[in-house]
This record gives sequence, C-alpha cells and structure tokens, in this order.
Amino acid sequence: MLLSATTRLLGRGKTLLSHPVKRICGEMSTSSLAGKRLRVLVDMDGVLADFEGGFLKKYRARYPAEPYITLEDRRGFWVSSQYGHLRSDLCEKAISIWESKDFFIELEPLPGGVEAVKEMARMDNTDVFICTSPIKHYKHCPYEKYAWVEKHFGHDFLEQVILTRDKTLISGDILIDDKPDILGVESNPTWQHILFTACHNKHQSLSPSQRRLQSWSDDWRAILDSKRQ
Ligand SMILES: Cc1cn([C@H]2C[C@H](OP(=O)(O)O)[C@@H](CO)O2)c(=O)[nH]c1=O
Ligand SMILES: [Mg+2]
Repeated sequence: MLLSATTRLLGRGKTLLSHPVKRICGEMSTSSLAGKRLRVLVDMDGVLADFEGGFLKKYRARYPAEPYITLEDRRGFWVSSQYGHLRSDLCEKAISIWESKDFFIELEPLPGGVEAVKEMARMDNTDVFICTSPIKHYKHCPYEKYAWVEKHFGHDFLEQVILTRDKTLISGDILIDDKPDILGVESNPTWQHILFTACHNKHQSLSPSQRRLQSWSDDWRAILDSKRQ
C-alpha cells in the first residue's frame, strides 16, 4: 500500500533511489563530508564589467561639448559626485548615462575576468557567485545585469547571480569588489573584502582587513588558496 502510493507520487518507473530529489540529497551529503567548500563572491561593475570605461564613452558621445574627467583623474567611488564637483549640473548628466537603456548590457568585459570566474567555477570545492547591486532606477538595470551574465557566461550561470543592495547580508569567504567601503546592516560580514583595483580606488590605502587584487592578471588563485582550510 505504502509502496504503491509512493510509486504514484514519484511516477511510473521511478524508485526512491533513482528519483532526482533523492540523488540531489545524496550528492549534498557526500560533498559536505568531503570538507569545507570555499565560497567566492565576485562583484560585477568595476570587476567583471567596465562601468567606468563604458560611462566615459557614452557620456562623451551624448554631451560632446561638456567637460569630462579622464580615467586617470577619477577619484572616489561615485562618478556623479566627482562630476557634480566639476560643475553642479554635470551630476544629473552623469546619472542620465547609467539610467539609459542598454548602458549595462553594452558594458565591455574587463580583461581576464570572465575567464577567471569560469575557471573558479570549475575548481574543486569552490562555489562562485556574482554578487552585484542594481541601481534604484530599475527599468533597465536588473534585466540587463542578468542578460550580461547570460551573454558572457551562458544561461546556466544565471543560477549563480545574487542581486542585492546590501552585500553585508550575503555570506561568503571572500568578496572581490572595487568599492572601498562595503557597508550595510550587518556590521560583521562573513567575507573578507578583496579590493579590486579600479581607476577610482588605486590611490586609496587599504583598511587592515582588506587585500588588493590589482587585476585579473594578478594572482587570484593564491588569494583563494590562502582562504582554504
Ligand atoms: C552610480 C555608480 C554605480 N556603480 C555601480 C556599482 C553597482 O554595481 P556592482 O555592485 O556590480 O559593482 C551598481 C549600482 O550602484 O553600479 C559604480 O560602479 N559607480 C557609480 O558611480
Ligand atoms: Mg563594483
């Protein structure tokens, strides 16, 4: 009676042992026995996608008569703040660029980033997530961030995407991110912040808990290995 009810629930030809749910549970317990896995969170803009380069190109195309800031002269994380200091109305002009349709999807990948993340994802005992914050003008950005990941990593990698405005809530061993101060409601995040060098942060000194990754040619494998137990 019990067996036939189970068979009805699982469908014809499926036994408890061959059912996908059972097999997934089996795999999970095997991997947890195999030891601790490393969880790597990788930021998107300024780490995988060239936000600064894409911004400057589109800003100059849209406002050719206006002053601009070269990547060499960029200081501070927020592009709009530095443009606002240059001339107050340029703050809104800067914002209009990343609020426009196709800004995020058309960002070029930063050299070596996509290959590095794909390699990480193939490593034993390693889980990789792309952890990115959408802008609050949500008409295009969240959609385009997913579309960018699909375009450069393939459809299956969408499983690895975390969209959040507060990265302190996400647990991981490391977070590779170009923003120097990553703050949120959790004052003691589980991850160590690896500051990815960008034009706006290269002059900045590190806080005691931070380390730098200069680019994707830098030794990211050594950073991951140092966090493995
Ligand atoms: C406004 C602004 C956003 N961004 C990026 C950071 C966030 O993406 P990410 O979390 O992938 O780095 C996103 C929303 O703020 O846009 C900048 O890098 N510089 C800026 O000046
Ligand atoms: Mg970033």
